[in-house]
Amino acid sequence: MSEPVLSVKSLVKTFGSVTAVDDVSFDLMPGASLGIVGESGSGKTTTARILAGLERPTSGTVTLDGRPAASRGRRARLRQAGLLQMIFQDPYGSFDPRRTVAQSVEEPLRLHSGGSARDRAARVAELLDQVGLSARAGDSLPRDLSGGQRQRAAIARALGIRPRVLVLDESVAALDVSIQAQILTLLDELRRASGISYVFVSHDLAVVRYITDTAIVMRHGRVVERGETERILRHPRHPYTRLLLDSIPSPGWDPGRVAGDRRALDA
Ligand SMILES: Nc1ncnc2c1ncn2[C@@H]1O[C@H](COP(=O)(O)OP(=O)(O)OP(=O)(O)O)[C@@H](O)[C@H]1O
Repeated sequence: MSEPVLSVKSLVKTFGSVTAVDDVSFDLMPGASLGIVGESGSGKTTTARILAGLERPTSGTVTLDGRPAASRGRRARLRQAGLLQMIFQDPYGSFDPRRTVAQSVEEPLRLHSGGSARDRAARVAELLDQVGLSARAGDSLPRDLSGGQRQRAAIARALGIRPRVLVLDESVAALDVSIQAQILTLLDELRRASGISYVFVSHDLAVVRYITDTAIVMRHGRVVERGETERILRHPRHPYTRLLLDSIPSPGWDPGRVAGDRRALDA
């Protein structure tokens, strides 16, 4: 039995009087994909940001590849970034607008693996090809790419240093549905080919169904349900999960009933 690549125990994060994350625990096995679902404000993003070392937990632990994740110290951060990379909803802000996509994809290779300029150029070409971007797209500036192409570029940049875990925070939410499908298919193929693990944060249950094996459902910072994604979506046990499912418009959808159920749950 292999060890989890990522283990989160009793994570708590408070902002003043708001408890954004309240006693969250989960394990992620190598090659697995875990969904974190819940509505806006349920604590998904804060959890993801803690995993990536962008936020320090108030209490609790994150263990990455058998060692405590650290947010202090350049070496510790570099090690952590080498193991876990994060992809945001729109990576536009994290690309240098004056650099070509290829230069941005190369940057982490320079930081983490060194090697000659020629080796790096070869790796960049390989990465762009892996995510379905042409050499021409590589020579473009981020602003000249479509949202879907930019997300492909972000994936290429994140994969360059061969991390064990990718944390994706609403990474397809801003894309058109057909482009969403392409990116999800790409992510699925990459996982199968490389054995990388995903933590996939999304409010969209259809997306989570496609891309994850297991999921946790968060509400007000707490995990209210966990298990296999398919089971959760077919046979939700917690009233909040049922409410999330009932909130998706479908034939016979009754928004009045959903609103009533929510009032009962909040009471
Ligand atoms: N930096 C911060 N300062 C103060 N409160 C914060 C901060 N970040 C998050 N919060 C609060 O923590 C709670 C959880 O927010 P979080 O963004 O993690 O939820 P979410 O489920 O990811 O929602 P969304 O999808 O809207 O980002 C919210 O009440 C939010 O207002």
